[in-house]
Amino acid sequence: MDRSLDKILKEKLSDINLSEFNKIYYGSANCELNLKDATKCASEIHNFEVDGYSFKAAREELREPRIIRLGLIQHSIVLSTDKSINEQRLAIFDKVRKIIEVAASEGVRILCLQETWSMPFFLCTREKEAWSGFAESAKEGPSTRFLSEFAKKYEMVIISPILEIDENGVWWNTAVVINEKGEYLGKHRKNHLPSVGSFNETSYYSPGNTGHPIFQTKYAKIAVNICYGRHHALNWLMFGLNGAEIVFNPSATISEFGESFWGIEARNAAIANGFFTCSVNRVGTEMFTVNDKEITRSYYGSSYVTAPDGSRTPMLSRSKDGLLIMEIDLNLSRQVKDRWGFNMTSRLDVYVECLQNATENAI
Ligand SMILES: NC(=O)NCCC(=O)O
Repeated sequence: MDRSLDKILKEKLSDINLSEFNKIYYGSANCELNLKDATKCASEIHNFEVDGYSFKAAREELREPRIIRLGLIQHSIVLSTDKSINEQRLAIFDKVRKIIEVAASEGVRILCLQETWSMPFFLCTREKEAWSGFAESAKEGPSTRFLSEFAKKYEMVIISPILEIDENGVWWNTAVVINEKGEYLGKHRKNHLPSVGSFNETSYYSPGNTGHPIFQTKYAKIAVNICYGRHHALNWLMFGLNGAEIVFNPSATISEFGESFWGIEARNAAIANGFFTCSVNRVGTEMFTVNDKEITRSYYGSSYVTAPDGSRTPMLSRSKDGLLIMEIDLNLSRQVKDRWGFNMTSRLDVYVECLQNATENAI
């Protein structure tokens, strides 16, 4: 199935059923954005899907609305994985450049790419040496340099998940945050590493040592929960307690496990923690030859955004490159927390002892 389930449902339901369905399934505040003709034209020429939605918040007496546009890009690799590292990377840059230009023309202010966006996800091969050219410096590597230009030109904050190599030659799974001046703002290293099926990242790098940082950008306080970290509810909680208004979840995940979780975890995290969540997954099929054997991996895309009131956008395609543009009003976070009394009824003090005991008794 290539199209998203959301697109299929939209086609199959009659007009009346569809509006009722949308309200119940996605939440009430999900409106389609009017995108420019040039955007639709560019998406046809360059063969990527583009969808836009907005989540509305109530007008407040004392605070101005804080409306911004977010962009999520999902894309496949371009060249086969036997080509040189430089060729593969430049071909991805070329593809992503075209999508970023469209995002910029639609006024996107914070843009997030998928996990290790500028390389094939070779971590399923269990090989290291052959691929080491993809590991790059967080501050000065090719991906950061490439994106910095766009960040500066379009006053856009960009989240760039990469494979990092530090000054000691140690690898990390890292998300770099570039500010709207094109400067390196900081980074977060993936906290939870999968050791499940063909996802075995622990032989490549260690769990992150950056805690749960929040990046104060010009537009919002943001955080990044990288891929597998979405299965850990407390990982989301910590970003929320540290003050995140939007948490991005750049991912690389395949249908064989956890596609049924995909639409639930980030949506639930948004409700539980009062922030917006942005889920971005890789898309396309990647093939590797290891000891004359072929390894094939297909990623199911389906990127989407959730608001703190639980509303979510329909998902992008399961097989096609795509840009999801989302207009949000950050004021919605406090409005939802106030309405439901979530801050007032939280009992963090009660959890402390339990967490303490569980940590001490952990094997
Ligand atoms: N990249 C990554 O952490 N994948 C693990 C599989 C998953 O969590 O869906």
